[in-house]
Order: sequence, then structure tokens, then C-alpha cells
Amino acid sequence: MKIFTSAQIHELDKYTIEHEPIESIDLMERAAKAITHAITEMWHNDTPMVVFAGPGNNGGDALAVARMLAEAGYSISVYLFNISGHLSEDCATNKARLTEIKKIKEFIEVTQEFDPPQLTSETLVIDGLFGSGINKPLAGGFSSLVKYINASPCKVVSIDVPSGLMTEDNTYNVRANIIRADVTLTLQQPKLSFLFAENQMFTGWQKVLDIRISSEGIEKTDAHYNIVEERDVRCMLRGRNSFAHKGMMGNALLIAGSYGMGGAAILATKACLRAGVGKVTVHTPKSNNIIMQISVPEAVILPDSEETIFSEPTDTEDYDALGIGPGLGTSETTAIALIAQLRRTQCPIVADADAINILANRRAWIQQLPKGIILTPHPKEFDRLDGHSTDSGERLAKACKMAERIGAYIILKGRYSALCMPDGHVAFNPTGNAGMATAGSGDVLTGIITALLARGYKQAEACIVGMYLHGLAGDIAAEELGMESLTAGDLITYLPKAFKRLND
Ligand SMILES: NC(=O)C1=CN([C@@H]2O[C@H](COP(=O)(O)OP(=O)(O)OC[C@H]3O[C@@H](n4cnc5c(N)ncnc54)[C@H](OP(=O)(O)O)[C@@H]3O)[C@@H](O)[C@H]2O)[C@H](O)CC1
Ligand SMILES: [K+]
Repeated sequence: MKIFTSAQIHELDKYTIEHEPIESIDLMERAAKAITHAITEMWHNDTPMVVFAGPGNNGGDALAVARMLAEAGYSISVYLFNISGHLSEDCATNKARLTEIKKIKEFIEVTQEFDPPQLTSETLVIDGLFGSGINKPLAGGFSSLVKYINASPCKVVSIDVPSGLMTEDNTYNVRANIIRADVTLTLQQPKLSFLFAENQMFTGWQKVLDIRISSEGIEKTDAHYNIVEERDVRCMLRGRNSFAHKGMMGNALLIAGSYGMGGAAILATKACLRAGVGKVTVHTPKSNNIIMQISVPEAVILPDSEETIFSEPTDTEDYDALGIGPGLGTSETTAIALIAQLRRTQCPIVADADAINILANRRAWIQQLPKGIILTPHPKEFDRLDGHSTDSGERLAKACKMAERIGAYIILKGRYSALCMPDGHVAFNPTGNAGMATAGSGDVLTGIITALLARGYKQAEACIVGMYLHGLAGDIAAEELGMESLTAGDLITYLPKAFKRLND
């Protein structure tokens, strides 16, 4: 699913109006119907409702929703904020339509002073102050109103966007002046900022409402941001040839583990095997040899000459992909071996965990990374790599820049892991759950992506399919086991079911 910026959404509105064709006011009516339907599904008509409408089209939506709810028998009080004395055309039309009907409990147009109504725990506030047209942080009377609503015990449903939240960049926003909704009913598509962890406290539960924006317009408009959908992944999946033998299914090399971190190597190796690779070789310190042989008999072990650390690069000529980093440690010897390894490796690479931490300590090396390398940092690792970011939006922008600059594929791991590609596009992964916030989860992802690379998937596909399968395995595991007790090992156990679900 394409994620458009507010400027693009505005253009798509115009395209829909022109090409469907539909009057702008009728498009608003369609949106309002969808919003009203969603509200009536969630709240009974004995819920007292207070609608706060702003001067733009978000306010117009709110006024239309107020009319529809009043007509459906709900008790509705409406406050329209018209401080500058100017309403958008469709907002003004909906004001006129609303004031014509008798069923509204009260309608107050605020032009100067505002005496806020009491908002009890019974009240549902419908927040239609500002939507995708917001262009600066809320201030003055609007910030007081937002604070008043946030401090009240009422429930809040936001139309399209929690008022005050920017749809893309919130780095310079004033977080105290953003509505904290319980539910956000967003139109057509989630907004980019909804995918960032720190904004979940504003959006609450999100529901996307289809308002039938022109599919032709959507098709024609290039989006930098996309949410991966199951059908995308199904199209990318490669089958297994009935004549396949292990030599055709990819030969993967993992360089992982150090003394005390053998588990990371085991998890990555098992995940790699479960992701359908033909053969896995694991280069790991000598001390891990026996434990690896016992834990993953399917893998070939290539012990390092050192007892406890990775110290010497391996020849990669025979391999189809390299996964490096899980549990590797960050000693000086390992760091030097790592960069030597990365420089001489010809096959596709995924570098994770300590490989990233080593690069973070020697940032000059980042420029020397082979083109097409896949890096899979979690937010803290990325901050170590590229400096502190104030929020997820800033971090994503930096990751995109780095991906373009060095020609890398960077997966910023999180609830919606974001794959930043060298061409500037970003793919967000929708699968996964909070149960996966557990040690070893990342090692499993590295193993899966290494396997897919070895099997011949191109970098972007390996990342997209890998992220999706990893999250789906977590979701299926959570369905059966619950989230609390989920471990990284469970992700490997449920990987076959994830594949099966996608292949069925
Ligand atoms: N395709 C769709 O998604 C559709 C969405 N609809 C709804 O339309 C809004 C977007 O409407 P828009 O009129 O573009 O914008 P807003 O209603 O969000 O706000 C615009 C007004 O707000 C003023 N503004 C902006 N920032 C501030 C601020 N910080 N403080 C005070 N005022 C602010 C702005 O005035 P300026 O003069 O400053 O530009 C505007 O007056 C979308 O969210 C949906 O709800 C359509 O109904 C259907 C299609
Ligand atoms: K809103």
C-alpha cells in the first residue's frame, strides 16, 4: 500500500474530483459517511458526543459527521472554531447544512472567547480540528484546547489525524499540543507519522477508511513510502523446483558467535536452514564448535583459529551469500577481520548486530562497505552508526540518506521495520508483534535474509520477504502461544507455518 505525503494526498483529492468526476463537497460527504459508520459501530447512540471542528476540511468532515450522527439519534454538541473569520468552502457548506437541521443539541461558533464544555468519562469527543492540512505546531487557544481535552477523562476519536500531529515530520512539533486519541479514523491510507513508535500515544487504535480515492490516480503517483502487503510477498516468493537438490538451493555462510554468544550463531543458523537454504556453513570461534555441532547438526562448522573470537576472514568464493554479525563481539582483532571480510566478499552480504557496532566505532569504514550490502540495525544501533536522532522521523530520513549515499539496503528494525533502499524508496513491514521484542529476534532475521540471498533473491526482495516472514512467524507463534512467553527460538519453530500460510 502506497503511503502518500499530505501534498500528494491533496493532489490525489483533486485528481479524484476531476476524473471520477465528483464534486469536492460530495467527496467530503463520502468521507463523512465512512467516518460516521465507523463511529456508530463503536459507540451506541446514548453516548453524549462533543464535536470540535476546525476551519479547514477536517472541520468540514467533522460538521458533516455531526449532522449524520444527529440524524441517527445521537446527542451532539458542536464547537466550530472560526477564529480568523475564514472557513474552507466545504467547511462553510457543511456549517450551513448542519445549522439547517433541528436535531443538533447545540452549535457554537467560536470566534474569540471560548468556555470549554465539561467532558466527562461518558463523553466521546470527535476531534475534527486539524487534519492533513496542518502546517505548524498548534499554539495559543488551540494548544489550550488540546491540553484540556487530553486532561479530561473523555474518550477521543480523531478524524483522519490526531489534531496537531504532522503527517510526516514531527521533529520540531510540540508534543504536548497534540491530541491523544483513543481511536484514529484515517482516510484512505495511514499517514507516514502513524508508523513511528512515539506517535502511537497520539493515534491510539488506527482504522483506515476507504473513501475511494481514484485508483488510477493512486496507480500513477509514485510513493516513496510503501507498506508491504501479503500479495506483494506472495508474488516475490520463489518455489522449489521438483528437481531441486541442495546445490541449487543456495550455499550460505554465516560468521557469528563469540565466547558466551554462541546462542546468536545457533539462532541465525537454524533460521537460515528453516528459510529453505540448501547448505549453511558457520564460521565461529573454536569454543563454539561442539555446541554448534550438537545444536544444529545440519550445518557445517568452520572453526576460527581463535578459541573465543572471530579473527580471520574466510574465503567466500564458494558461497552465495554471507550473513555476518550476530554475537560476534567487538574486539579490535574481530573489527579488523570484519572489515577485511567485507572488503573481499563478492557475494551479497547482510551485516547485523556487532558488525554494525564495529562500524559505528569506525565510521570511516562505512564509506568502504560494498555496494548492495544489507544492514539491519535497531534504532539504538543506527544511532550509534549515524549519530543521535530526536525521533523516528529524523532517524528514517537519516537512514534513507545513508542508504542512498553508500548504496546500501538499511532495515531500521521496529514495530514497522523500514527498509530504506538506495533509490530512496522505503518499504514498511506490517507483520510482527510486541512478543518479538526479545533477545535473539534479530539473529533470526539475519539468518532468514542470508538464506533468501543465498537462494537467489535480490537484496530488496530478500529484505521484504525476510521481514514479512519473520513477523508472520511471530504472529502465528503469538496466536498459538500468546505474546508474553514468545522467544526467538519460537520464531524459528513457526517459520515453516509462515511459509505455508504464504504458499497456500
Ligand atoms: N483524500 C482525503 O484524505 C480527504 C480528506 N479530507 C479532509 O480534509 C482534511 C484536510 O483538509 P485541509 O483543509 O487541507 O486541512 P485542515 O483541515 O487540516 O487544516 C487547514 C486549516 O488549518 C489552518 N492551520 C494549519 N495549521 C495550523 C495551526 N498550527 N494553527 C492554526 N491553524 C492552522 C490552515 O490555515 P493557514 O492559513 O495557516 O494555511 C487551514 O485553514 C483531511 O485531514 C481530511 O479530514 C476531505 O474531506 C476528503 C478527502
Ligand atoms: K483531526
